[in-house]
Formats: sequence, structure tokens, C-alpha cells
Amino acid sequence: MAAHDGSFDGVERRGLMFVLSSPSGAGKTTLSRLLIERMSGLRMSVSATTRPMRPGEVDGRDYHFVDRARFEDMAKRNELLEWATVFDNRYGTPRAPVEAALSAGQDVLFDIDWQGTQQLREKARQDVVSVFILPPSAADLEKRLHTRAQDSDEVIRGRMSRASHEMSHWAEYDYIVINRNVDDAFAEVQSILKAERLKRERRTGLTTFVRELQRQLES
Ligand SMILES: Nc1nc2c(ncn2[C@@H]2O[C@H](COP(=O)(O)OP(=O)(O)O)[C@@H](O)[C@H]2O)c(=O)[nH]1
Ligand SMILES: Nc1ncnc2c1ncn2[C@@H]1O[C@H](COP(=O)(O)OP(=O)(O)O)[C@@H](O)[C@H]1O
Repeated sequence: MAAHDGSFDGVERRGLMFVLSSPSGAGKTTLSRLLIERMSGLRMSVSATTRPMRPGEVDGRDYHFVDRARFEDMAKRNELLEWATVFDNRYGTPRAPVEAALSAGQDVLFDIDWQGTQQLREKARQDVVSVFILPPSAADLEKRLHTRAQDSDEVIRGRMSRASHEMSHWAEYDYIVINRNVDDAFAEVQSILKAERLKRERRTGLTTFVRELQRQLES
């Protein structure tokens, strides 16, 4: 997955897979949108899902909304990089756009759960950077699920009762961000991405760059 990120400092590097996970309502979608808006060289991976569309969601932007038969077909044809069952629905990452983005020098942002993160890690440990977002308190989490006002009370109860189980996977992640305040949490997530882009082992063009510097110094 060699990549050149033209938006950066001109040194070639491999693209990375930047994963945000959290219990439902902790703020992944909010932080993902801000990252896509404000960071260049980053593309969102749009998942396929069998869950019903929420008010305000757009097919192809938020998710590819598909029926169960179509989803099973995609999985069987190996068109999904990973997939999992969450809240009785299937969710999966279409493989082709991720591979195209990485080979075009883009980083890819994923809003996926711990099961999907484990699968990506097994496939490409070196290229996966994972961040787990925690809410500041259970009361805040519940309030956010209600203020989002897109799910029924029953769905919200289901999401709250699964939050503790989802959170039990926090220690599998590279970074933990507590989303008290959106601006601070965004600044933290952005710093992680910026620092990870600078990691020596991703920067495949450094040897050439340093050799050229040395040549200039020695001539
Ligand atoms: N493994 C996997 N999980 C996904 C994928 N897309 C979304 N999810 C996760 O599915 C869960 C439910 O997502 P969603 O129904 O949009 O609810 P939300 O968490 O309230 O935004 C979240 O934990 C998402 O991160 C995917 O492609 N693969
Ligand atoms: N730091 C925050 N403070 C208050 N509300 C927040 C914060 N972060 C997100 N929200 C709100 O909480 C709700 C859930 O956030 P969302 O990003 O949809 O979570 P997720 O994608 O993890 O389910 C949304 O209405 C969002 O505007």
C-alpha cells in the first residue's frame, strides 16, 4: 500500500487506516465529520448496513443501505474487508474504495465497532491506528442518544444496555479520547492523526529524502 500524500510534506509514505470506535452516542459520527471537513488527505470509508435509514441520513453518504440478501452476497463475493453483526443488523466495509484510496495516497477513516477493528488489525496491523472514544458519563451518553432524536426509546434502551459490553474493548485500542467537549476531543483526535502521519516507518520516502540532503551537504 505504498502511497504519496501530496497534501503533506512531499515525502512518500504509506496510507493509514484511522479507526474510531465507541459505544453508540459517544460521538464517533460527530468527530468523523469534523475530521473529514478539516483534514486533507483523509477519506471516509462508507459502510454497507442492513439497518434502516435514520431521518437525515443519505444513502451512499452515511451508509450504503442494503437488504440482507445483498449484504450476504457482498460477503460471499469477498467484497467486504470486514463485517460484523451489531444490534441485530449487519455492517461491513466495502473493500474496493478503501484499497483505491490507500493506493492513491489517501488515509482512510473508519467508524466501525471493535469486531471490525480486530479484523482490520489482523489484516494490516502496521497500517491501522485505532482510537476509542469514551463518553464522560453514562448520563451524558443517554442524553446524547436522546438529543440525537433519531432512535425510538426502545432502540435507545438497547444501545445503553450494550454500551458497557462495547466499552470492555477499550484496552485493545491504541488511543483513548474522552469526549467531554467536542472541540477538545476533536483537537485530540486530530493530533493523533497528525503524529501518526509522521511515524518513521510509514514514511517510505525518507531514505531518498535524507540521501538527497546529504548529497547537497557534501557537494
Ligand atoms: N464492524 C463494523 N462495524 C460498523 C460498520 N459500520 C458501522 N459500524 C458500527 O456499528 C455500530 C452501530 O452503528 P450505527 O447504527 O450507525 O449507530 P451509532 O453507533 O449510533 O452511530 C457502531 O458501533 C458503528 O461503529 C462496519 O462497516 N463494520
Ligand atoms: N462532546 C459532546 N457534547 C455534547 N453532545 C455531543 C458531544 N459529542 C457528540 N454530541 C452529540 O451526541 C449525539 C451522538 O453523537 P454521534 O456523533 O451521533 O455519536 P455516535 O456516532 O458515536 O453514535 C449527537 O446528537 C451529537 O451532536
